[in-house]
Amino acid sequence: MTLLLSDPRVAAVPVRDVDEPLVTLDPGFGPGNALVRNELAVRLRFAQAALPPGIHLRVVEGYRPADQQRAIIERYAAEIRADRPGIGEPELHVLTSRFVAPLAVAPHVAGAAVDLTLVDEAGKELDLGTPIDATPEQSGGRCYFAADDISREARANRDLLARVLCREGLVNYPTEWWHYSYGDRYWALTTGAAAALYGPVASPVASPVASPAASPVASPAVGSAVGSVSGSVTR
Ligand SMILES: C[C@@H](N)C(=O)N[C@H](C)C(=O)O
Ligand SMILES: [Zn+2]
Repeated sequence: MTLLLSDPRVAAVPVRDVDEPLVTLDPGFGPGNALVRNELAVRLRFAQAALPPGIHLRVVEGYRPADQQRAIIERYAAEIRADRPGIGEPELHVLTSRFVAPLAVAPHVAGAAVDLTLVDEAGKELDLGTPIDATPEQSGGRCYFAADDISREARANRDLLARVLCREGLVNYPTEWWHYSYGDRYWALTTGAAAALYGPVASPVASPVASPAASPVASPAVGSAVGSVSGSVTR
């Protein structure tokens, strides 16, 4: 059965925040300048290096401030309520979490998640079956990673994405083929780790460039500095 982010076992996972900085992903991952925890950025680099020639990861979102998370929750919950008048709060909470995480356990708010896809050499998105962020209702359930009513090409591309990311220790959220995380509570529960590595990060604020190589981003959040990821991808 699908483990949802609203499952109480996710919130029960302790967080022992390792106080790791947020870093800006380099432009090779797309123009979004996504911020993620340093270790996640390093793992994404290894995953990128494992892809066949001519195929690249395109990250569309990483760290997400809490107020944005809240706004997505409210918007999607309103859509569900409109479809199902009279729905009770517990059921609404569960159904909402198929598409957006409850704030307390939100992996993007911890800088521990990315929404991403595959692109070709020209930057054109490969077929993964649905657009990123298609809800279960909009996609007729084809947003689920394991959906069987997608093309063979889309299936192969989802499997390729999963192969390179899971080998680097990331976990997929099964209701969204595009969402992978590392170090958050959902990751800890599904991998058997004793605790999550990352808790929520307060909204970063603009700050000077940290080093000549660093992108001009943002400054620390709850005990976190911000920098840029660097280094080779050899192991
Ligand atoms: C809203 C969607 N892009 C997303 O990020 N969903 C996951 C489950 C989340 O909110 O962490
Ligand atoms: Zn996501």
